[in-house]
Parts: sequence; C-alpha cells; structure tokens
Amino acid sequence: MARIQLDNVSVSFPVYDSSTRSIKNRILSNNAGGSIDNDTNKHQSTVNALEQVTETFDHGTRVGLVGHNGAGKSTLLRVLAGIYEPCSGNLLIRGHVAPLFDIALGMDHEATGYENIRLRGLFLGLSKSEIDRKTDDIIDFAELGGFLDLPVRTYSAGMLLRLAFAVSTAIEPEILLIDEGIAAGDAAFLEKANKRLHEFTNRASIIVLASHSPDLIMSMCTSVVIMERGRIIASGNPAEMLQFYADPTTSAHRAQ
Ligand SMILES: Nc1ncnc2c1ncn2[C@@H]1O[C@H](COP(=O)(O)OP(=O)(O)OP(=O)(O)O)[C@@H](O)[C@H]1O
Repeated sequence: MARIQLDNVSVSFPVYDSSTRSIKNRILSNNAGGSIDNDTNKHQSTVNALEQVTETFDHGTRVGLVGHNGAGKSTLLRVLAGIYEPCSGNLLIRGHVAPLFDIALGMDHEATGYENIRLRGLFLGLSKSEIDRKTDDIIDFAELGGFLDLPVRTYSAGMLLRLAFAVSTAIEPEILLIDEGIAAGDAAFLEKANKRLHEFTNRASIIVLASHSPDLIMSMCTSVVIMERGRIIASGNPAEMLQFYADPTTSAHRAQ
C-alpha cells in the first residue's frame, strides 16, 4: 500500500551575497514567502521554505495543499518527488511517485521527440521494455506526426507540453504529485488532456495537489492541508479548511 510519512521535515535555501537591509526588513514585514534568517557577517540569508513538517498521507488520500504565495507548497511537492533533499527530518515514501510538474524535466532539447520519449520514460522510472510497450500510445496521444523525428528545441511550448504530458501520463502512478496550472496547449489538446488526467488520477493511490483554486480542490480532494511560511498550520476536510483559509480573522488569510 502506498504511503507518505513526513517527520519534522525541513528545507532551507542558503542565499549568498544577499544584502540583508535589516532595518528596511523590519519596517516592511513581508506577507508572502517562507521565513528569512539573515547572517550580516557572512552576507548570507537563509530562506526556510519548509519547517518541521510532520504529516502522513495513506492509501486513498487525495490531499490539497493550500497556502499563500511562497508558503512552501511547491517545495513540499519537490521533496516528495525527490528533487529536493530535506535538510533535516525523515521522509518515508512507499510507492512509485509520478510528478506531474516540471514535466519536461529529463528531456534533452537536442534529442528528437522519439529519443525524448525514452529519456523521459527512463527518468520517470520505466524499464526499457515498459517504454517499448507504451511508445505507440504516447505517439498517438501526442499527435506530433513527423515532428517526432526533429529535435525538441524546434517545438513550440504547446508541442513540448503535448509530448511531455503524453509520456508523463503513460505510467501507472501510485503517488501522483500535481502542481496546478498544466494549462498550455490548444483547446482540442486541453480537452483530451483533461480526460486523460481524470483517468490517470483515478488510477493513483495517493494524490497531492498544490492549488490556489477552491473549485479544483473541492472537486478533487478528500482532505486539505493549509500551509503558512513553510509550516502546516491546519488540516482537515476540504470544506472546513477552505472556510478557515478564507476567514479574515485567521493568520492564513492575513498572509495572502
Ligand atoms: N531555489 C530557491 N532558492 C531560494 N529560495 C527558494 C527557492 N525555491 C523556493 N524558495 C523559497 O521558498 C519559499 C517557498 O516557496 P514555494 O515555491 O515552495 O512556495 P509556494 O507555496 O509553492 O508558492 P506559490 O503559491 O507562489 O507557487 C519561498 O519563500 C521561496 O522564496
């Protein structure tokens, strides 16, 4: 059974050569982003993107990550995808993780569309024989015809998206990570992509979706986690959590 367990997971980014302007920082306290630690001696700041996140997502969970800009949603998804390592804490992931963001990651812009089907497939953890079995389906779905023989640097943004989306959704996901905004491509492709996304999500055991859209959260999620400055401040059922987030008297609202 798929499972995600985060135990006091923290992620911070050192930023060198930063001007720390502490007086200005104190006057203009920021509402977005994680917390910032300044070390004036070393001209270094540290952005604390995730701080001591402890949470468990079990089989059947469809969780929405909600929070202001810079609250840590994408960082959390990237930690779950193995793109970022936690600086401290423990992370246990049981199940094959499929990230549906940075979907062109692992592609080589000098290689052809066909070659990139293999590259991206390997990047997503497919074996060579699995890629062989799925290649016809990917080609049919992408509808790029003769362009698959050309280097992908010659593709438009929408064409690249077609190819990347076709490969990314050809796998059998156990844990599906989605950052909202897979919205390039023309209308015909978007309709097809939405249908495929629906089938794809139905096959996943755990979904973690970062979104600013209450409608999307309500339609997809069984639970919601509210993030603020790198921390989880509340979690529960979607309707209650969205109400909490929209409540002008809570800190979650003031941080927007
Ligand atoms: N590569 C990086 N270097 C330095 N700071 C970073 C980096 N990536 C993210 N951060 C910081 O980490 C914090 C969390 O960012 P993150 O992208 O996770 O937020 P988010 O909740 O996804 O925001 P949004 O809703 O705007 O997409 C922010 O303060 C951001 O400035």
